[in-house]
Amino acid sequence: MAITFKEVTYTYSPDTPFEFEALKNISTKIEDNSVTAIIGHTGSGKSTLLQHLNALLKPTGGTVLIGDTAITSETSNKNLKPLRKKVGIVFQFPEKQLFAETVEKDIAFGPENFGNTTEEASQVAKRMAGLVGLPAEVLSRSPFELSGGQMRRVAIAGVLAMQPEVLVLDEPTAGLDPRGRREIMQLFTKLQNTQKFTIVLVTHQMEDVANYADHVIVMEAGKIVKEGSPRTVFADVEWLHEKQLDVPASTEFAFEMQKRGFHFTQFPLTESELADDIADLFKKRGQTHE
Ligand SMILES: Nc1ncnc2c1ncn2[C@@H]1O[C@H](COP(=O)(O)OP(=O)(O)OP(=O)(O)O)[C@@H](O)[C@H]1O
Repeated sequence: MAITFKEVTYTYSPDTPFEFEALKNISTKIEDNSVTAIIGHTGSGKSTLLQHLNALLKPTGGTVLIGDTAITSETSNKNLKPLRKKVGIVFQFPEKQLFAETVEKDIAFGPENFGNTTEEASQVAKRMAGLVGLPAEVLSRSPFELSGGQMRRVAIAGVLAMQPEVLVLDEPTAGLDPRGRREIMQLFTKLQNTQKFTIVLVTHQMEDVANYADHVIVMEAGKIVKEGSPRTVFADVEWLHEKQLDVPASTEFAFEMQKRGFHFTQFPLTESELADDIADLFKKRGQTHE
């Protein structure tokens, strides 16, 4: 499912002394079956934008088109439940929202709440646990006995159990070690390849953006200041430095090498691209590089 923003503004607490315009004239399209990464400094409006993806917040100006449902400031909250089911949001540190006495009950909560029988919900929970790579034996355990990475999988399985078409993730790998990070990101790639999901994530991990995103949106003070493929966004290393935004380590390294006279036709994004490019550079210079 695609989601389109047309001249969207969002103002917190309008007409009060706390009024704050957090989104300013946002127009963009999240394509169906794509992975979109939203980056930007703290306070730039990323979470506010995410909450428009399932009408948790409604724009104070402009329109958000979720699939073919138009959401404006006038949209009533009444008929939004089915729409919210289509767009699952995994908030930051979702493991903090786990509550049930067993992993299975936690994952099954959503489907049961939406009218499935306990048996049906339990079947869904088992399937989702498998999908996110949780071993069957953890289903009967307390979620609070699990590792950080496993708890996060339980929370993600709980959102997936609602069978959303769009999966929205606010910093899904925050606080995980490199292995946990890689496992969670690979899970999203697997989900996207097997289930045709549209994925939107906010992240401060530029390696994740380089490795997994199709489209990058850069936000600053409530506006989109740049967007495009990771390659086009990260190619402008000087601009990103100026904005004090991180650059993938491989791109940063190539940028530094370029200053020392090594020329790259395009900056490598990932470690394997960097290794290939360096091997090429050495070959061109008639040297071999191990
Ligand atoms: N409930 C609120 N009332 C008033 N202002 C708010 C409210 N929530 C957020 N804001 C302000 O809106 C701006 C955007 O906040 P938002 O949480 O969307 O930023 P963010 O880019 O997600 O930041 P972070 O990376 O820290 O999560 C910030 O300046 C914030 O202070």
